[in-house]
Amino acid sequence: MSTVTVEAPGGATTTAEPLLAVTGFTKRFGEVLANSDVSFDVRPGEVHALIGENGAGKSTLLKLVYGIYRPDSGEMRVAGERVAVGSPTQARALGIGMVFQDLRLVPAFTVTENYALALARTGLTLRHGELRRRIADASESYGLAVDPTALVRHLSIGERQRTEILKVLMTGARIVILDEPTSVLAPSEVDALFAMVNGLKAQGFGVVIVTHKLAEVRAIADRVTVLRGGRVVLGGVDPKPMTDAELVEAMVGQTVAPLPAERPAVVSEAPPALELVGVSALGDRGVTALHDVTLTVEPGEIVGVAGVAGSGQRELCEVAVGARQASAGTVRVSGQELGRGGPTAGIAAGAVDVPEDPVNDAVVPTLTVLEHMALSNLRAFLRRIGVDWRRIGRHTAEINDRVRLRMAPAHRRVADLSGGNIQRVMLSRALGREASLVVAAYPSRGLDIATTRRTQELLLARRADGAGLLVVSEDLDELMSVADRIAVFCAGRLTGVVPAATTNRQELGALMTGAPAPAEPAVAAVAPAAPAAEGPMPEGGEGT
Ligand SMILES: Nc1ncnc2c1ncn2[C@@H]1O[C@H](COP(=O)(O)OP(=O)(O)OP(=O)(O)O)[C@@H](O)[C@H]1O
Repeated sequence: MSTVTVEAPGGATTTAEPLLAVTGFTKRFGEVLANSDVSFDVRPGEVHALIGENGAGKSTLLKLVYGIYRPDSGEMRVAGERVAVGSPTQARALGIGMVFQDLRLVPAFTVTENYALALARTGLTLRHGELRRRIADASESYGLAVDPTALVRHLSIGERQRTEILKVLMTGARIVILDEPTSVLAPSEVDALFAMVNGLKAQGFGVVIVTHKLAEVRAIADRVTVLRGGRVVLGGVDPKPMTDAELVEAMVGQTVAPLPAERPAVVSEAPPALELVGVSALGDRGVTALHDVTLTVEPGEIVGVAGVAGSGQRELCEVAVGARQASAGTVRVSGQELGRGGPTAGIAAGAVDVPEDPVNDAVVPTLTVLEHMALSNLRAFLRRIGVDWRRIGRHTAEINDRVRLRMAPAHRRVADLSGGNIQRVMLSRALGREASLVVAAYPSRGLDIATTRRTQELLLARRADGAGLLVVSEDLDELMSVADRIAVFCAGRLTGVVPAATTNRQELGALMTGAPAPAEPAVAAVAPAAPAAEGPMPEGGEGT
């Protein structure tokens, strides 16, 4: 492998061997050619972005590098030395650290206990107090707020991810691989993450980052590699001279149309799809996570939900579909009070949901795609003895035709699917069914550009059908382009509800941090706003 010239911290130019270089990796899973003759390298002091559609082979490449899979052919070098990495332990010993999309922390353990586990694997054992101090020091020096005493199951996804990144750094990685790190983060957390990544760059680390957001590629990456169908279509190029359209076309193989600008108001006699009146709810830690929320979603209306991570979004979504009991107030779906009826009452009233964290909350890894299509509404498929699988098969095929999210084949086990492909199953299930209320938490999380656009079209189609939609997203541009109104939360309180067509990032940002609601826009329920003007493709779309 040839050496390359890189800019060293401080601006000096050095000649350096790539920290990591992969040549000709090929990996097949049965009929699927997940990586085909893939070459890729990372230099010291650079960020190399890996992009491509769902199922393009990004995670497979990373797992080959990290020793989770063995390549069928191809070779890998670390700092110029040819290596055969047979396990993650060997990868870590070579200074390769990986932060997975589905974070690998034990929920029942504290942060310190999780770190003790990870460090023990590297042969290092520390007394509990000493380790706690080291975590606090590392947290400080990397600027990543991590509470060593917190129980992991009490942490939000964003907090868990931060914990995981710090863990990888503390176990001695020189090459840090981040698999879609920003897909779970709020905008302010993304800024903090990128500041940290720039810090790592300046110290000569090599960083590989998988993302679906072109804005992030532009913000952080020195080079970009595009995979499509398991092959490299652009290898290690400088993204700066390229347009977004060129990058999208490389990923998707075609251009992606913008969202339709037409947003006719929907006239409906139906009762509100969702009515929350003075609703409070406890979070998992037993403290009030949602305070006295009054909010209405009308039929044919999309209400977006914005807020920094952990502002009550999870509790709001769960309360709205009956999956979490309100501790005070009234929840009505299509005029029916959910009371103590739980999720069954929510489904019976016409609610469907796309959960915040499908992998941990909604997916049974050993079950197939087909079985998941039946799971949320098994009763509908019961026959005299057992379940009518043929009917579920037909129902799934119909949904696939209608929804067109290119769900994985029905016989595939969900455990073998990529994060984006699991999300497609959740979306197809929720958006392919008749419902009066759709509660979608982060619907485009982990989706590639074309699928994000299709998902946004589906949300608008449900709106046009007269459903009410509550859509949570960390991507403000996405909210502003699909929602009629945006409800903003801060620390579990509704700080304002603003028309999406006239708001802006500054106003939303102020409400997200709890600044008083601006004088004009109505707080709480108002009629659906005028159609949003056609704007630039949202980050969750063009840039997703
Ligand atoms: N363990 C496995 N068994 C069978 N097929 C697999 C396995 N892992 C991945 N695949 C398949 O290999 C292909 C590449 O998947 P991979 O997870 O690498 O894609 P990706 O680019 O990371 O996608 P995403 O953006 O959705 O995370 C997909 O068709 C996927 O279903």
